Amino acid sequence: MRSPIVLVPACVNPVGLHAAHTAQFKYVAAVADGARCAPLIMPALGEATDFEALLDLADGILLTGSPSNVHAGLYGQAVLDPALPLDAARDATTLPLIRAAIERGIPLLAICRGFQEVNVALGGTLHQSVHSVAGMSDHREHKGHTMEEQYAPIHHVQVEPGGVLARALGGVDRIMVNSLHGQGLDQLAPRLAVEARAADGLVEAYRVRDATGFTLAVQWHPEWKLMDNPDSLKLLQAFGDACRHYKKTRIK
Ligand SMILES: N[C@@H](CCC(=O)NCCCC(=O)O)C(=O)O
Repeated sequence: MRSPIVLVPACVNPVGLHAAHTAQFKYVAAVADGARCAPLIMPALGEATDFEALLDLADGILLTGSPSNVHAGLYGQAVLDPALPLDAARDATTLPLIRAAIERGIPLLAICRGFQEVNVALGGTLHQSVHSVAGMSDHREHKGHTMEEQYAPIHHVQVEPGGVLARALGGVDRIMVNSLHGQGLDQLAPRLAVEARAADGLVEAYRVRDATGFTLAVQWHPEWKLMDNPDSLKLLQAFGDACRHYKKTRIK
């Protein structure tokens, strides 16, 4: 059987003087090496995208992290800190893609910004600054640290028993994760079920309760050096297995 194709929606960032569709190596490598699927970077063309044509090709979707924030207007708020980066082209591409992929039962793994996008796509809201919310921890990386330090496991998450995450991890109830985000989940979209929380109560993982395919969204970064982290590898392998199953059983 040919490898399942996993769409990796791009961000839009400047490369030199020009805007470019970009996807970080570590996410693309996670699809190839961890999930053992064929990654296909999808441009962020917004409403010019032929979603149905691309979803006809796709056996899975991996939504990456990114320094940019989901635009607050998409969940009914004004942007509180205009200094933080946005990516309107990515928002206009991923939000419709997420809704259409879930309706088709296409496996979905969403990471960090991707985790926040799925919640917004399905009607949830975000804290624009988790660390400013009373009682919440600071989940941001320390900018003065090395990259190794920034992506090192820093806090634990408590895993809900009986969920997609618990199953993928082989039944463990708590794991250590890295943390590199300033935004976080506030109101969970109605279709989502919590899979893990941080000690301050912040939702760190969820699935789409009524999806017919595999769905898992995590606020941390399993793609980082995943071959050295057995928990991360298990998540990517579970996603890859779901993509292989989808490819084998899909109607067209
Ligand atoms: N901007 C959002 C999203 C955080 C996020 O995805 N961070 C990762 C950036 C780098 C990477 O992809 O590894 C927020 O701050 O909450």
